[in-house]
Amino acid sequence: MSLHASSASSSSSSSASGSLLAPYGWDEDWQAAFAPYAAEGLVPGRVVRVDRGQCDIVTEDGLVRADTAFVTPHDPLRVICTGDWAAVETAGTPRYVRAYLPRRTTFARSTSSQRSEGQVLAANVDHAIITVSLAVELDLGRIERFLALAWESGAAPLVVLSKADLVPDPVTLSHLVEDVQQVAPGVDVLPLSSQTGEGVDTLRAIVGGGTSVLLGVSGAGKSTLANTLTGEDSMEVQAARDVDGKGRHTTTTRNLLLMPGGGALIDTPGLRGVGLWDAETGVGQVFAEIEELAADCRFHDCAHESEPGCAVTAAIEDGSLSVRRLESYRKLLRENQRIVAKTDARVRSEMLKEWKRRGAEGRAAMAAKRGGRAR
Ligand SMILES: Nc1nc2c(ncn2[C@@H]2O[C@H](COP(=O)(O)OP(=O)(O)OP(=O)(O)O)[C@@H](O)[C@H]2O)c(=O)[nH]1
Ligand SMILES: [Zn+2]
Repeated sequence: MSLHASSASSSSSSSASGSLLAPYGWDEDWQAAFAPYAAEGLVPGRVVRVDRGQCDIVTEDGLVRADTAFVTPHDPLRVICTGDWAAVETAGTPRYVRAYLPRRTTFARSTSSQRSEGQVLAANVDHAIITVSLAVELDLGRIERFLALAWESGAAPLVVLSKADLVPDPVTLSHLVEDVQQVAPGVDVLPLSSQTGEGVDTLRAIVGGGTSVLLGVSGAGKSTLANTLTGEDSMEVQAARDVDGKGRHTTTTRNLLLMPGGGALIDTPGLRGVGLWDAETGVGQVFAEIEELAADCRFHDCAHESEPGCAVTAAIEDGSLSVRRLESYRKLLRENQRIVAKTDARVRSEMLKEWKRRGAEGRAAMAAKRGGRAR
């Protein structure tokens, strides 16, 4: 064994493209990043599902269940999640995930309005498929919100206009596509029907090379599309079963699935309807044309209200920018600022508590010293 160790490491089994993990996105860069863990005897794998304290990981040797105690730090944004590349200990019971590789992209959301903490939902996502139903009136503001979220994550957004079969008139359809294109600069807008198959191959070609997630409101057609893309009923996320007759147990199926045409699809319920989380950069990308205009305003801190030499209000006057679009931009920026401010306030109050606690401890220690009493 040891005789062949060096030749084995240069054999095809160790090349990233020849790896059984290649369909899951394993490449030369991940392999290079993993080298220190490989040297420790750890095994790489992609997290396909996380539940309390444990996760399922696809490795070269198949699916492994491992304990996440070492990769569940206090900071919720750094807790291991679906899509992470894990370093797994293969020996011992239970098996442990020792670490995960630095993420290329991160989907995060704010957990609740009360605590306003970030929570990471998926990692290493390349494409965010924003699904918008053509069966109902287009809500451009909502599309802009999803776009901001997608850009912020680092994934490339793509808008799928689903249920295109319900718009039989091609002229109407092309108008709808144009309307969406206007609010999505730099983003592909693809009409698609899971029923007729229109657009499905085009979508497969776009998402075939990486990891995707589906975003969109309830009823947009995400489950139907996910089933079309993965070829299975992957979306029965909560299947009730009663194994031992003691009551109903809920079991969750995998959240990361391979698409037969190539690429992986992450579908976690949490990703489906998400609020903004510190998405200022993302908002800027959605409204790129407004930020470009703003650069030409006379005052660099122009509020685009009634300032002289404002390029933004000029664009509204000449009709090249819509009032709706500017208002939507402002609304998302405000919403984002509220979240950031709330988070800052929470962090401040936690720091204050910590200082008070340390101060009290310090005073107690000083008093004990002065009094010469051992406690
Ligand atoms: N006509 C038509 N209907 C579709 C198409 N895709 C989905 N639908 C229908 O739209 C409805 C909602 O689809 P779902 O896939 O369940 O939507 P969803 O986004 O997963 O909804 P949630 O699970 O609530 O998040 C269902 O009745 C589907 O049959 C399509 O391409 N054409
Ligand atoms: Zn201005």
